[in-house]
Parts: sequence; structure tokens; C-alpha cells
Amino acid sequence: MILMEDVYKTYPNGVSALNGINVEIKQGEFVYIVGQSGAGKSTFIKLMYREEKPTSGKIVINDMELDKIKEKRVPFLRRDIGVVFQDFKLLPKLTVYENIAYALEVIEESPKSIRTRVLEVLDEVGLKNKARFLPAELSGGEQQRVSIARAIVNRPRIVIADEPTGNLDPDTSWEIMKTFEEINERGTTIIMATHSKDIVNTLKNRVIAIENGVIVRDEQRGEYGYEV
Ligand SMILES: Nc1ncnc2c1ncn2[C@@H]1O[C@H](COP(=O)(O)OP(=O)(O)OP(=O)(O)O)[C@@H](O)[C@H]1O
Repeated sequence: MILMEDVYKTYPNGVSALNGINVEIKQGEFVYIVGQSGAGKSTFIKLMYREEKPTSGKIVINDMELDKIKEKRVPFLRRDIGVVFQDFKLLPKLTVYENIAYALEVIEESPKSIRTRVLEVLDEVGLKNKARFLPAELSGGEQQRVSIARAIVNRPRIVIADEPTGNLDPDTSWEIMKTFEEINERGTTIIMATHSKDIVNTLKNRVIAIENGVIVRDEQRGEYGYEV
């Protein structure tokens, strides 16, 4: 569960990115975050995995009230939230397998369980035959699949994706969306910021629209709502 109450975020340079956000997202929902450039979508998302802290307001993620948790518990929060970026953010010198295994090595899983789990997620994203490849040897869509595999390898309850299809062509974007849908069908919450009118209007899910740092629409099976 994700809960925000009266959340404000003003950056140190004085820019007010969020101006009073109130929202509740239940476990297992699939939510698009839409809005024009600079509306506050990325800021909204960054607050959820504590990349940024709110200036004021309350944020609860999976029973953890973020401004009350101790720094040493932040890794536990992060383990329960997988993050996927527009530009993949893979480590270029590590293979596909190593990029994914890394997320488990840092939490000191046993080598045997790491191997089992990495091969399992590679299978889930359809990349079992690319385990030994380097990121540069993959297409953009395949690289995004690796980053999705990395995001879900800890079996997080929430996956957050900031414009995950922004660098991909339309066909590849649909394949990536199919992967997100499969992850959602297994009960994982998906929060996805996107500019893609096509995706939002075709694969219907809850749509939260942000404008000037406030939620201006919140519809269970909404449309993108802007001419682009
Ligand atoms: N680290 C930062 N420091 C100062 N201002 C910032 C910072 N990050 C974002 N902003 C400002 O906050 C506002 C909201 O930005 P944000 O990145 O959340 O928007 P967005 O809706 O994700 O935009 P886009 O669709 O272009 O990614 C913008 O005015 C932006 O310039």
C-alpha cells in the first residue's frame, strides 16, 4: 500500500514540484502517472523510493512511514520496491547475469539461491539465452528487459517505472508493457510515469494526472487526456 497525505516538495532552488498530494494506491494496482513535462511526475515517484524527501506531509509505503524510519532501514524499503528507468542504468562492464545477480549479492543471498533466482527472472522476461551478453550487445528492448529483471529479482511488492518505454520504438514498447502486465498479474503494484498516450489509452489502468504539482484527475480506467 502507498499513501500520501498533504505531500509538498520544494527543491533547494525554490522550485515547488509538488503542492499538496493526497493519494492512496492499494497493493496490486497498476497506475499510470501522466502530465506534461515538469508537472512533477518524477518527483512524485522519487519520493516513493526515498530518492527525495518531502518538504512536508506524510508518506507510507508498505506500512513504513518514511519520515519515521531509521536510515538503516532504508535498504529494507528499497528491497521491497523495484525501480526501472528510461535509460536502463545497467552496469556496462557486467554481463546480463551479473547485472541482475548484483542486486542479490549486495543483500548476501547464498550463491546457489542467487543462481536459481537470476535464471528464473531471466526466463520470466524472455532472456535466458542472453545471460552471458554485455548490455552493449543487446537491443534497447532487451536492455530494458534486463533492468526489469533486476527490478523484480528481490520479488518486491512494488515496481516503479519512470518513462520505461521512452527510449524504445512502438513495437518494443508494447512487448515491454506486456512484461509489466504479467508482473502486475502476479500481484505486484506497478506505478508507471509515461508520456505515451497510445499505451495509456489502449492498456486501460488507473490514471493519475499531475499538473503543476497537484493531482488534477484520478480515474480507475482513465485516458491520457492531453493532445500530444
Ligand atoms: N533536483 C531538482 N532540483 C531543482 N528542481 C528540480 C529538481 N528536479 C526537478 N525539479 C523541478 O521540479 C519540477 C518538476 O519536475 P519533475 O522532474 O518532477 O517533472 P516531470 O513531470 O517528471 O517532468 P518530465 O516529464 O519532463 O520528466 C520542474 O519544474 C523541475 O524543473
